[in-house]
Amino acid sequence: MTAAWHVLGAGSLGGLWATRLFRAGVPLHLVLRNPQRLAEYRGAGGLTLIENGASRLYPIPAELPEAKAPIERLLVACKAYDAQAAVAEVAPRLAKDSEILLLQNGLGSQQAIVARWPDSRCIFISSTEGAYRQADFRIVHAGRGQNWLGDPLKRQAPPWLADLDMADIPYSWADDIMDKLWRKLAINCAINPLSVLNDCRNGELLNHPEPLRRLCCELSEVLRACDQPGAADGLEAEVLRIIEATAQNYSSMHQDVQSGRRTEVGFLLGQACRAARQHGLATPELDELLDRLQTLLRRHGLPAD
Ligand SMILES: NC(=O)C1=CN([C@@H]2O[C@H](COP(=O)(O)OP(=O)(O)OC[C@H]3O[C@@H](n4cnc5c(N)ncnc54)[C@H](OP(=O)(O)O)[C@@H]3O)[C@@H](O)[C@H]2O)C=CC1
Ligand SMILES: CC(C)(CO)C(=O)C(=O)O
Repeated sequence: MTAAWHVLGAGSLGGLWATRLFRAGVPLHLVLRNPQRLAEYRGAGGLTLIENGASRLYPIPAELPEAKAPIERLLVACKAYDAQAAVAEVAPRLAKDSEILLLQNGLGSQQAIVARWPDSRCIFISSTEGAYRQADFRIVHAGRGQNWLGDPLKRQAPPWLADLDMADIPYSWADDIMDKLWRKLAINCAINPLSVLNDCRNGELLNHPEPLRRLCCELSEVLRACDQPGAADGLEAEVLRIIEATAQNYSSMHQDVQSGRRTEVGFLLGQACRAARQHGLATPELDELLDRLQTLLRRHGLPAD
């Protein structure tokens, strides 16, 4: 029998993972942030997953961070800016050989957690699945995609990947997880801020090829300086391909700003600019983009970090 999973954060991706694991019979507990959220969850009777228009309620057991049972496998499904503080709340419960699975987009939050809890094995995940919250504890599975899991220290794949097979969660084990995370970060840096600043769907960015080209050029230099040459290869072509494939969509950052939600800019474009500075690279296009984006976020009353 596999060790129990604890899923920290019952939002979009946390809910998507938790419901699929639970219905496959994998032992699982949700960890909710406080007694009020736990009471609301119990009032809802569990997590509802809506897939292909059909909804089903899953009465997954839930608890507070300060519950007593040790945690052996923790899936952190909060936003990047909440992840470290959320792990700190359950840290006293982490078992000696615990594993922490990090679902966050961008980079920076994962490294902070690795540094603060060196006794736990951290697995990084890069996900292109799509989910959103229709209401509290009601999750819509909006887009099929892939989850790449990998160990930044390049240790071997863990045996519990069999749980993901049972749960029908799409995944691949990536020996080069940092390459995957940097590539996605660069793609998000090229597309998302411009879509916010131009207040447009992704497809309209094809009308601005020159800024896209200059951004991809600087992003490729940053990736190479960070020892991620594979993530730099063919970046501009892939950005253009993704823009075409998602032409009718608004980027996730655009949706966040429109809904008045905090963005993960500090872990995406902010991280790219920090990495450039650390390597002594001049990235005027990225710096100006970050500056304009932060100005817009502040104008909307949103955090700029
Ligand atoms: N949604 C998607 O389709 C995709 C998301 N991602 C990435 O996955 C990560 C998670 O995103 P997403 O699922 O969309 O985010 P959501 O905002 O939908 O969910 C985050 C959840 O974390 C919870 N949370 C925050 N702090 C704590 C805490 N201290 N203790 C317990 N729970 C906490 C929130 O609780 P509460 O409900 O109480 O606020 C919320 O339920 C992000 O980095 C995102 O970029 C990547 C690919 C696709
Ligand atoms: C669609 C895409 C690839 C654009 O960057 C995305 O990941 C997002 O909107 O966050």
